[in-house]
Amino acid sequence: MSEAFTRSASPADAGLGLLPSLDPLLREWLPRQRWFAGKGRPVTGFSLAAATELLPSESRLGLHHLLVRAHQPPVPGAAPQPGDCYQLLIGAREALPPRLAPALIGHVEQGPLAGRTVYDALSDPRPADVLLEALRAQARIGGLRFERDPAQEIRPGLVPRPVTTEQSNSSVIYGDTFILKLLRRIVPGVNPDLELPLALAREHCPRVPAPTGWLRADLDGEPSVLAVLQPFVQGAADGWELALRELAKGEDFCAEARALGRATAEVHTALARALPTVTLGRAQLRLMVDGMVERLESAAQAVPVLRPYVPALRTAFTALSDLAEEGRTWVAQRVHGDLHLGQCLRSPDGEWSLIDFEGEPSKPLAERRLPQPTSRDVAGMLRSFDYAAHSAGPAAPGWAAACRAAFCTGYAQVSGEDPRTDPVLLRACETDKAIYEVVYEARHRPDWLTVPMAAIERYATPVEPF
Ligand SMILES: Nc1ncnc2c1ncn2[C@@H]1O[C@H](COP(=O)(O)OP(=O)(O)O)[C@@H](O)[C@H]1O
Ligand SMILES: O=P(O)(O)O[C@H]1O[C@H](CO)[C@@H](O[C@H]2O[C@H](CO)[C@@H](O)[C@H](O)[C@H]2O)[C@H](O)[C@H]1O
Repeated sequence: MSEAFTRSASPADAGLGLLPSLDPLLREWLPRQRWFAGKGRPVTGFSLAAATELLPSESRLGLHHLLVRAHQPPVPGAAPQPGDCYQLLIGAREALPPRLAPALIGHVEQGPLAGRTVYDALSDPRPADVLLEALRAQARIGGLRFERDPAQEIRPGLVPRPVTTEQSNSSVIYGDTFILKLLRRIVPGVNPDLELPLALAREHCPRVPAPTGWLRADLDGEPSVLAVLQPFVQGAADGWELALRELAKGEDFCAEARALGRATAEVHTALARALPTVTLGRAQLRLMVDGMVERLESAAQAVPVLRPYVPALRTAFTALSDLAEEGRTWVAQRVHGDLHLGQCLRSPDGEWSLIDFEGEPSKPLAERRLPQPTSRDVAGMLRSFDYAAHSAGPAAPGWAAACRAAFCTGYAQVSGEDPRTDPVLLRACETDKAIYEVVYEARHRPDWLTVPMAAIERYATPVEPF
């Protein structure tokens, strides 16, 4: 057992005095992080859900694992919520070496870390190593439970490096062998980001890296996932960068889109074997459609440019409930939930893997875990081809249409069902996705808002040819 695990203060002891001294620094730092979900509303205070000392404060490098609730005024019109809970890995040093400058949180004036500089420690190799070592040792430290698949070996001494590309959580790669995703906003309960890859591993589905290890702790009395370690797909490029590369060369992407359709169908087929499927009749469909309409209305509240399109967009959803009223039913199953080109990795030997089964992070966990028609994921990918084409300029709509068709063809080759044969469902799912994207972009990347808005404009016209 390494020195890191010899000392594990109780959460209450470890947190004593820590949070008040970090409070002014976190108020400034937290809202600037991409993964901070409460953008646009001030943070009025913090409370501690758990604190665990991973390396002693008084040593040269102190390391604290915190689950911190950020309190904010409620979203206008919404009921007050307990603050979102964030996972922080706080390093404390006398001074920060220049290579860690981007991770700076600030200089602590008082409390147990007075005089120390604190920083986001995941980008520092030593703290990252502490996490991997704890997973290897299946350590229990305070309330943190580091667990792993005993069938997979974690070699010691793998050199960590942080992932620097844009993401919703924070990841670190170990020696090109594993990647650890530290979830940032922690929601109590079963997390599909671990649940679904574990289920797919049980089905021996080769399209999804099988989880090697995971970190859990209780939050609000419920076991909750804090991090997932999985094999790193070496030398992989993601679908988004590959698509943009082909677009820049004026090349089509049909062969890859077809392969992506096949990979998606393989994952869906395995999920349908692994977890229950249900039939959506009139009542269940009405619930699903009500959800779509509610999301449209609340999106229009939040993003005013959407408002003129609300009545026309609503017809995509009512067309679906009309079919249900006529007696149509649909099969629903667990799906990826936020599938897009960036979630697809192509290894150098041309094989595609799907990652990031967290679902749309802004939705409640229970909703993300509901069985859905597979067209939800298909719609996500179709929207993604549109995003790629749009980012290449107005000359590319034919490129997106060809990718969409190729993806559906590949999907049908494996599943036996072509998503295009149910255009009303597909249209409703694409419209719902584009509305989600409008809110996502308005919140996180306002410069990108025109991309989903161009689709909204098209979906709001009576007929959009496939
Ligand atoms: N198993 C993997 N192999 C290689 N790269 C990966 C793997 N999992 C994730 N990545 C890389 O890390 C990035 C972030 O992972 P992702 O699960 O999408 O995180 P987030 O939920 O934070 O967006 C991905 O875009 C991808 O580039
Ligand atoms: O960070 P995640 O991968 O969990 O997903 C979120 O961020 C995505 C952007 O990084 C966002 O995807 C949207 O932009 C993509 C291009 O950057 C595009 O390919 C997708 O089709 C589009 O939805 C995703 O919606 C969001 O949940």
